Amino acid sequence: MKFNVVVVGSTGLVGQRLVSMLSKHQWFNLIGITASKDKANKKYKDVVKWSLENKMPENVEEMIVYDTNIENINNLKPDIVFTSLPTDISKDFDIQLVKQGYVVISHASNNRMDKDVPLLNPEVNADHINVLKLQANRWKGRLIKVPNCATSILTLALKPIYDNFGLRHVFVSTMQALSGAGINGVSSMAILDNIIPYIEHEEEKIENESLKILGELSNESIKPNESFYVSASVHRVNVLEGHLESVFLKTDNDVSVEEIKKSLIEFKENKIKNLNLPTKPSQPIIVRNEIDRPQPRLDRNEGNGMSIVVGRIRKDNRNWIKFNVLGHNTIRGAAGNGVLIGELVAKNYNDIIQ
Ligand SMILES: N[C@@H](CC=O)C(=O)O
Repeated sequence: MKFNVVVVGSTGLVGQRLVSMLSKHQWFNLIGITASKDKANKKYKDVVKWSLENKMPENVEEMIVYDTNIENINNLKPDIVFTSLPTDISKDFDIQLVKQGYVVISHASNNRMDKDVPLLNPEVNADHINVLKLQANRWKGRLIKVPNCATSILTLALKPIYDNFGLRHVFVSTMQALSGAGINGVSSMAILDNIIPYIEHEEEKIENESLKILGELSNESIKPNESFYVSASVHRVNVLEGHLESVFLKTDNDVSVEEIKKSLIEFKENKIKNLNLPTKPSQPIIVRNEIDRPQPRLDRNEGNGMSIVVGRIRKDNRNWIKFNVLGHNTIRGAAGNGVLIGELVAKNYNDIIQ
């Protein structure tokens, strides 16, 4: 059986990636796409400023775009709704959808820290999906959140280190690609010959969401991890796709560079759930040994953009571990993770909606 899905907010960069991945997905039928009123009732190919490297899938070119409103979703009656809307719109629209009974996978930052809302990065915390049962007290439907892009990339790298060696402190300095700010996000006058050392709310998102993703699931809710903390500093750089993050961390016990490398290479997924999902990369973490990798242009498409690449793993003379991690921000960090979550939801659909 295939699940009927709708993409709400289909014309932005993340929306385009969702449309591209869902239009030819073995488990999903893309039955509807929405956008703002000015684009509604027109063909997708006529309203979207297609910005992906691959051609627009033929089966969506002629699709008629719906206005983003609840009546249109009710007419379509999808099993799963993927939303990629600005937060100020998403914070109301996501809730309208779950109140109506839909299963919603949302990319915006509203509600990400709610105790009964899973913030999923499936290889890291697929078991957090069980908290959805608690939402029965709030809504007819279910709300699942896709984390911030830099956070998804970071937490995938931290998971095996945390599991094997414990963590005390994590400092991260990010170099974030332009696509993270959306199609009209940063002007060329601002970013050419430049680096901008600020992205609104990004540092708090990385610091808080990481602890939730690496937190414990208890009967009551998801308890954010209290055994370590994350401190972040973010920068927008002149790169199209691929967030590079420079990580400094202290483990509970001293550990060698070789042990860290081994734990990253051997990591496959969250041990509690057996994730046999089509979008899951066979090797979620790739370790490079060259002194000058990872690099966005060379490494962002590993595992179809779903693998992260870690390199320059080293230690300083106070036993701090340092490394660089790169991930494709609009795939691993956004739409690809959204689709992977969709697959996890589809696999557990009956349990989720009881
Ligand atoms: N806020 C991020 C996008 C990912 O969620 C960015 O600005 O790069």
